[in-house]
Amino acid sequence: MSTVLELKNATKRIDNGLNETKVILDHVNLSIAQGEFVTVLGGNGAGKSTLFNSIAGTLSLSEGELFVNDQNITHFSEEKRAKYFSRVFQDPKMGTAPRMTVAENLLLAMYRGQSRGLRLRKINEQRDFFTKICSEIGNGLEKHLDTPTGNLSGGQRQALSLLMATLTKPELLLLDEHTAALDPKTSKQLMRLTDQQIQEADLTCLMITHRMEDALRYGNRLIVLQKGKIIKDLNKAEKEKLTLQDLLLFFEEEREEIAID
Ligand SMILES: Nc1ncnc2c1ncn2[C@@H]1O[C@H](COP(=O)(O)OP(=O)(O)OP(=O)(O)O)[C@@H](O)[C@H]1O
Repeated sequence: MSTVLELKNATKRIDNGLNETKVILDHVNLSIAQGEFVTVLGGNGAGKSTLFNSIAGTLSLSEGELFVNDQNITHFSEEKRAKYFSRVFQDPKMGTAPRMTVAENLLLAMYRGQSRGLRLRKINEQRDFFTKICSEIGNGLEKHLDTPTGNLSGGQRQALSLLMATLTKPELLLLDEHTAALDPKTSKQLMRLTDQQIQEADLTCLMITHRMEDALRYGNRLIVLQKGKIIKDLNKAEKEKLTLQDLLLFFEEEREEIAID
């Protein structure tokens, strides 16, 4: 399996304003192979978002390097990295442009990374395709192709964000607690859709979740972050043996605060 992402010695230090330096990502070494679906667990403040921000380029590393397909992208801007990574956030408002319609958002995602302007004529060319992919989700999104995304439900908006993130296959899909703001039923539906998209397109994915059950049920590798370090890295076989009880016990011992549904 080829390596898609490699973090070498990735470290982020922050000056807390009191002339003290805090290490929020601590010499992380992480190698992710093509097709791996890695669930990421960790208590509040463990460094999960910092890890994602360092990969996506929202934050620059203080030390260490980042490679995508063996190319060193440590000094690439967030914009330049956008062709490798797609990210779905927890907040449904983050992934889509609210005044633009579902079809316009999908068109934008289709031409992601290309410098072509938005051409409305193209929406009509793609309408059948957009209807097809939206109806596969099963939440009525196909009836809203001309609805501004600000008028959609949170679940529809997150499903659209996921669709947009996977429309052109990213090297790595970053899911940042993307089901956390939804009600339990909608969250389960979106998680099933997510897994289906990942399997069908053979995507490589890192998924932060606070739901231990999802971390166990989905994916083929599990990592646990604590104080900016990876303290557990379980492969497929090890993860399959792991029970919810093991995880509960582990986090109880670590006195971490993780929500369970
Ligand atoms: N810009 C910043 N300045 C100071 N401290 C920061 C900054 N960004 C993050 N931190 C700190 O770094 C630590 C890691 O934060 P991070 O958001 O990555 O954690 P997390 O695992 O995503 O937590 P949560 O589950 O609560 O979102 C926390 O202690 C946080 O307060």
